[in-house]
Amino acid sequence: MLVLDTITRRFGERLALDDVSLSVPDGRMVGFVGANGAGKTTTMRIALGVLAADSGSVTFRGKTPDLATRRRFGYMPEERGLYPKGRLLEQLVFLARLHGVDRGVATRRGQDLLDRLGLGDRSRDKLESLSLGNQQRVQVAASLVHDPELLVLDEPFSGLDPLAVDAMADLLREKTAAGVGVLFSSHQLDLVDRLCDDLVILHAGRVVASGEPEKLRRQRAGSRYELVAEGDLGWLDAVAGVRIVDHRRHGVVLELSGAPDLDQTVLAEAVRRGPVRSFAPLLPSLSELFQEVSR
Ligand SMILES: Nc1ncnc2c1ncn2[C@@H]1O[C@H](COP(=O)(O)OP(=O)(O)OP(=O)(O)O)[C@@H](O)[C@H]1O
Repeated sequence: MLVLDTITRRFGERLALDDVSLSVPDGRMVGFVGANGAGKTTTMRIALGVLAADSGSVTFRGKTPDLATRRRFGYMPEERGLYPKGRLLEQLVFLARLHGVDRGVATRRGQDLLDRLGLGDRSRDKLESLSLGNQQRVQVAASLVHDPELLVLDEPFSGLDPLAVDAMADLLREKTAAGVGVLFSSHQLDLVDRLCDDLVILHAGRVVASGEPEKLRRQRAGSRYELVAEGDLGWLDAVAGVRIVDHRRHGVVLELSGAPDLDQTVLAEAVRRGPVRSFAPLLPSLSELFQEVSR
């Protein structure tokens, strides 16, 4: 597990990170979201040891990572790192060799990654001859080629088409299944929702929510319910403490305020009036959750 504990970092007068704590357990995919400038890249750089924190600590499996440990991390930096004029496979092999991987193994892994990402037949091409999305695929391959024990990826999905997103997601899932912890940042909340086991939301340099997305949603479920039932549901408006806030094709969204068991009263009355197909608290979407905690 990678643990960041109460990390603070200033740039001049600007407090970029304020007491940031988060962890990336082995085998879990952690989505890292936050508005532009929230501090995601700064956090990732500190996690990787390419930038120092003013205070706080970083540990991996209980110890401060030394150079040898950091070589076993995989990092895809925001500024990317490959040479435009370098050939794909050559660059991957070079990077793996820097991490101490034997040439034969590096070549096999590099080719395998390119195959998996749909670039197998372009391994001798120069990076700059690829479209931006395909260049991005190679950048991800570069972070994986030394078979790291931890992956830190700064917006690995940006600019990828849906097929590439799926290929990448499968690859990352394989890594977590093999025990690798993955921390990835993204602005694509639907994708984060689909992929991550845990979520960390950063706002203005502070962690404002973290945990399993489903649990976070339940904590903020509030008092909205969706009722799917047959017949005219207009009677609900006359019930004290009930307000219809949205009409949907097969039902309504209700806002309940008042007695704690009002939901049970509404359900009982709905059942009395006709068949009820479903009645459940309406959980906020990740996007709604994000907006609520980022105010
Ligand atoms: N080297 C630096 N010098 C000065 N300020 C910096 C530096 N790096 C980051 N900052 C500032 O720290 C804050 C956090 O920036 P950071 O790049 O970590 O945000 P981010 O969440 O990754 O944003 P984005 O989603 O736009 O990539 C910003 O206010 C940024 O201007």
